Amino acid sequence: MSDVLELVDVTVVREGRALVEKVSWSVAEGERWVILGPNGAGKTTLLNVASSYLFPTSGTVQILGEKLGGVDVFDLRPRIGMASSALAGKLSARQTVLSTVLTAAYGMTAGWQERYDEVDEQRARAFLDRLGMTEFLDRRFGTLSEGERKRTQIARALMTDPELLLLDEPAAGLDLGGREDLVRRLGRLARDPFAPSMLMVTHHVEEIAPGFTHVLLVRQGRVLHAGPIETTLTSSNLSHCFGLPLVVERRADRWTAHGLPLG
Ligand SMILES: Nc1ncnc2c1ncn2[C@@H]1O[C@H](COP(=O)(O)OP(=O)(O)OP(=O)(O)O)[C@@H](O)[C@H]1O
Repeated sequence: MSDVLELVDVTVVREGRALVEKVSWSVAEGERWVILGPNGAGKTTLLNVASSYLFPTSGTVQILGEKLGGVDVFDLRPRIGMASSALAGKLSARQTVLSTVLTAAYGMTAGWQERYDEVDEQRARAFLDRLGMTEFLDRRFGTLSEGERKRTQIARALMTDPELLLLDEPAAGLDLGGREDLVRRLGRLARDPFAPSMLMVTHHVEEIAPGFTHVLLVRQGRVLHAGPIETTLTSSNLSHCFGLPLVVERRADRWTAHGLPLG
């Protein structure tokens, strides 16, 4: 299987500080990775590198077979779908849900065309339907709840038919029902053999959908553990990553974690 992403000795320095340091990591086609780690560990920085929006200070990055620095990123970016709160902040609050998804096909955050291709509109409707957003097509993006917004963003990220899908904390801010609804939908996507390779940043193992295959555990800008989820997401590795004793359990393809009581 070919590599979708390959980082070799990647370091990102900002204001004299290494946000990520000497990270080597490769993602093969079809894999679905969860990136876990405490606040400030460098998770979003890694996702921004994978999206080609952030160039490393040193090290090499290969995305979808193209070396960062040796390729026109404007050719590469349509091949990558991304959903994050930073990106959501750039979307027009006045635009309808349908237009919000449709504009992705034209690489825009706001609409200007009066007409879109019928085929694009059908695709946008189909993605929104898959994410349970059919009844919101004409609603303005700015009036949506957090959960509805997240689902719209994922539909939007899928619109360009990306080979790599990047999700930055897709379940952040959702209530229990909203989280479970999203996890079910992400699980369906993760198990779809035609869906793109996926990288998802999260803070909570409860947000890992069935179908995710690998985990990257990061702390203080460094990779602590990386590998298949069943063997890598262990109590000892998670405790090491978060710096306190944790017990992680897997039941019916879902994960939970809890701290041990103070002695
Ligand atoms: N442009 C920047 N200049 C200086 N420091 C930065 C910059 N961007 C991020 N940082 C710092 O780099 C570290 C890693 O940030 P990053 O957002 O990648 O972490 P994260 O693991 O995604 O955190 P969180 O879980 O809190 O979202 C943080 O300490 C952050 O404050």
